[in-house]
Amino acid sequence: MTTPHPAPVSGGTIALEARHLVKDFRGFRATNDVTLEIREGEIHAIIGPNGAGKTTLFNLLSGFLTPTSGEVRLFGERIDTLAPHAVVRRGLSRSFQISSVFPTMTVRDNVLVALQSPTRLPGQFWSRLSTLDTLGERADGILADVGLGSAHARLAADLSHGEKRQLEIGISLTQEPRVLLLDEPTSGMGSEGIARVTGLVRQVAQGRTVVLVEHNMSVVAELADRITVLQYGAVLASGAYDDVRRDPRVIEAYLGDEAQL
Ligand SMILES: Nc1ncnc2c1ncn2[C@@H]1O[C@H](COP(=O)(O)OP(=O)(O)OP(=O)(O)O)[C@@H](O)[C@H]1O
Repeated sequence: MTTPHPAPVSGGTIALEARHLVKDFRGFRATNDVTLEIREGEIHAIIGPNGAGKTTLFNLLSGFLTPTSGEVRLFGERIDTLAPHAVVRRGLSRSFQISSVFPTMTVRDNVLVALQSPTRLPGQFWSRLSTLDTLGERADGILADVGLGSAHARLAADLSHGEKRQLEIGISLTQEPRVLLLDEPTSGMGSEGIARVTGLVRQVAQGRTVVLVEHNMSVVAELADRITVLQYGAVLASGAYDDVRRDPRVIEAYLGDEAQL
């Protein structure tokens, strides 16, 4: 890849941090002593060969799996002991590899439902019409942000694969996350969808921290300030994209094919 990358933010606040994370599944170590730091404001990609433990790490970082040992911290606060909804309240939101969209609802209603999620708002909001108006305006704003303004009345089921991903990102944004975790946002897409979602990720990364698991190395090259490479559940390398892609161990892990990186 030849895309030049900005120098990663040096120093600064650590948004999300894993310390000596371990996850065992019935004796199989899927995450092996992972320590990594994700800095506030960066786009950080987690990459690695199939079965390297990317999804497991993603689930640990977002509170969907409890580590066997080790810690996860969000802006310094330990979150691995919290329920997923409590993690969301603290500012971390995630997308799902399997679509979380309600297919028989309209695009706008999908966002409205997410805006009314108990993780976002205290109870009793139904009773206030003004609140509903506000929610509607917020839904419209989010749909415009993710490029689905003109698709608001369509059924989610009728969206293209790429548009569904746009909607999923919109649903994640309803939680107003400071840290957004995206699980393979471009998987299964053609080049047009990939370009659209890549642009959208760059846009939503303005003013927030984004962590993505991504197989598509062109997308990683395009987006990531820093990357972490996993192999056999452990961190093989972590750092600025341009440094890590030249790391001989990383090239080796990708079957010696430097062109892939
Ligand atoms: N719930 C589970 N029970 C048992 N083993 C699991 C479980 N989840 C994951 N594993 C194993 O842990 C390893 C890492 O899986 P994981 O899905 O995290 O890898 P990955 O890097 O995301 O893979 P891929 O690129 O194929 O999506 C794999 O060997 C997988 O079989």
